[in-house]
Amino acid sequence: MKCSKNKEDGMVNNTTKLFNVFIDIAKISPIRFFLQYMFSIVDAISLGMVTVQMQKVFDNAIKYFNNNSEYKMILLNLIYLMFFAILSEVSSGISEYFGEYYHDITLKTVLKNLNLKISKISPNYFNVPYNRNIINSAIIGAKSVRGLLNIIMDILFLYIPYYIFIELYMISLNPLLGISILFIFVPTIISQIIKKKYYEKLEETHAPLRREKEIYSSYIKNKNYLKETRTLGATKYIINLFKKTNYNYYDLKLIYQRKLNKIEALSKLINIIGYMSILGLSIYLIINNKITVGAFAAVYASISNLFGLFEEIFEYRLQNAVEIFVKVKKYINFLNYDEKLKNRKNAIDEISNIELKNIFFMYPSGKMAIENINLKIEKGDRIAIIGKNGAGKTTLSKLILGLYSPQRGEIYYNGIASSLLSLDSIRRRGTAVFQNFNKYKISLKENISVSDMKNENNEEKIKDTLNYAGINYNNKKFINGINTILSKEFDGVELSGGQWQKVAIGRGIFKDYDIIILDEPTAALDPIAENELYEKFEEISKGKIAIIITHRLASIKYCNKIVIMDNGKIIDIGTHKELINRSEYYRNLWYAQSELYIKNK
Ligand SMILES: Nc1ncnc2c1ncn2[C@@H]1O[C@H](COP(=O)(O)OP(=O)(O)OP(=O)(O)O)[C@@H](O)[C@H]1O
Repeated sequence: MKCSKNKEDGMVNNTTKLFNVFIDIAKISPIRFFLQYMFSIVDAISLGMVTVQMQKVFDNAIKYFNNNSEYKMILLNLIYLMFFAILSEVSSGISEYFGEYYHDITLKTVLKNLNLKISKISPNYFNVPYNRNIINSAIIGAKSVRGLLNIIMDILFLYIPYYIFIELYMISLNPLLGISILFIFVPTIISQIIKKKYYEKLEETHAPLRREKEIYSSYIKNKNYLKETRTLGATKYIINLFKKTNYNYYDLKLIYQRKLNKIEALSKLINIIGYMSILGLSIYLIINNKITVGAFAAVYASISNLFGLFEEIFEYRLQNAVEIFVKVKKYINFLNYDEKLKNRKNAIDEISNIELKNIFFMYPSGKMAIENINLKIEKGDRIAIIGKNGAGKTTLSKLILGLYSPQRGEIYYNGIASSLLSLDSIRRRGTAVFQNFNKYKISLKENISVSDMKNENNEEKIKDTLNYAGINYNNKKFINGINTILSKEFDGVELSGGQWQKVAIGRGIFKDYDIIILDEPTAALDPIAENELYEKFEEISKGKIAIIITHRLASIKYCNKIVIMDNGKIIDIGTHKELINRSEYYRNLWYAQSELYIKNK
């Protein structure tokens, strides 16, 4: 009992959410929206009137041949018939015109909403493959929202009015004719309900394969991947992976398609029986003088029309609607996805200290990346985090920046638990230069200002930052100075790995911040640029909380605290002097790098 109530609530909820999305679409341009469907109603009524006029033309023609009527009557009926036929064509054209215009503007709005939502979701959400499937389906759903609305509105304002018109007309001729039409569409509706269930299952099983297919395809086609794929001779292997997934994808689709075809064949058979019985019934009625010859002709024409119409609605439009609805539902659910951030209303304006208490963090894959970490950081601290690959350094930095939330333990900012704080406000106060920084294919200027859009037109600040990061924007390489696009794809220039790293550093420090995290910031820099950055580190981190994640111990002399991590845990914290005395790991690392340096020298 309880269960079914929940299910109903869920359905009501989904319908309300869908309805709200439709209202938002209608609000984009209410007049055009109204006109599109008003002309649909005109189209439906005109189509119905064509049938009525057809009956009159036939009846008056028979009367005329029996000398019971004037030819003027036939002429008049023919004029009406043509008028309604033309009106139907014109109104359907106008309705389509508004519809197409509306399609484009809706797409813009819906995709904007979706991107806005995606930008607000915690980065950890993207670590779950299932969630990436949801986003993939939601994008397709977003693109289909307008199509679904159009199908529903066409049914409400074109097909149903036309059906009601014909149904009333049939009843007025003979009630039996009215009832017999039901034979056409009841079985079709039932088969659609069954089909909807199948499509839902199909989408669930299809989405992961579709995403896999797209990923393999990008390894072959995408510029960022194809060079390495080809150099390493991996193309054949990846094409095989793609082929395998592609086969699985279409095999699965075929299995569902076969089942659907059987349901469809059965519903068509019932339709044909219905169609034949209506024709049989009208022949019986004309023989017994219950309807006129004109009415028979009109019934015959409208039944063919209705049959074509039902075929269009059920075989094509509703089937599409069912398929689309499943995807649109993913879009709506994603828009309504709530990260349970309701208690996180308090914003923080400035961060002067951070305390991590018994922090545990596990990736959705089940990997425990951080275990029981305790750490206090004050404004002015310069902390180096060192440790082997996979020790958890980057994960810890993402927790500090509020990009991930711990599953156990608590992070306090100025003594306030992060679970009570808006994550956005924490993220706003932090900046970072990550190992895998972004290479935005936008201008040099935008690549810097993107971290602080308030200053997007502050060219002086942008130029100062570029100079500070060691990027000579006056160099003739930058054909349009700071407005040069950083991609050959858009008639711009390509940067080297080191130049890109300098851009990422510039972007990181352009922002106004309290926390700065530099995760291997010098990996692509030459030794001179590396040294310059270390010299600047003191300045960048003055009065801030600064964390540098590094394998190069040269940067450590600028830090007042060194944190050694291993296997998700902090195994030691201290100054260089303290650690060189007591930590074997640190000593080995330090002497290994010093030796290498002396040898190279
Ligand atoms: N998105 C992810 N999903 C699942 N596991 C992850 C993810 N990112 C990292 N890990 C795992 O978490 C552990 C810690 O990774 P992390 O990147 O924090 O280490 P790190 O110390 O920064 O390594 P490196 O020095 O190589 O950059 C590793 O075992 C890694 O495989």
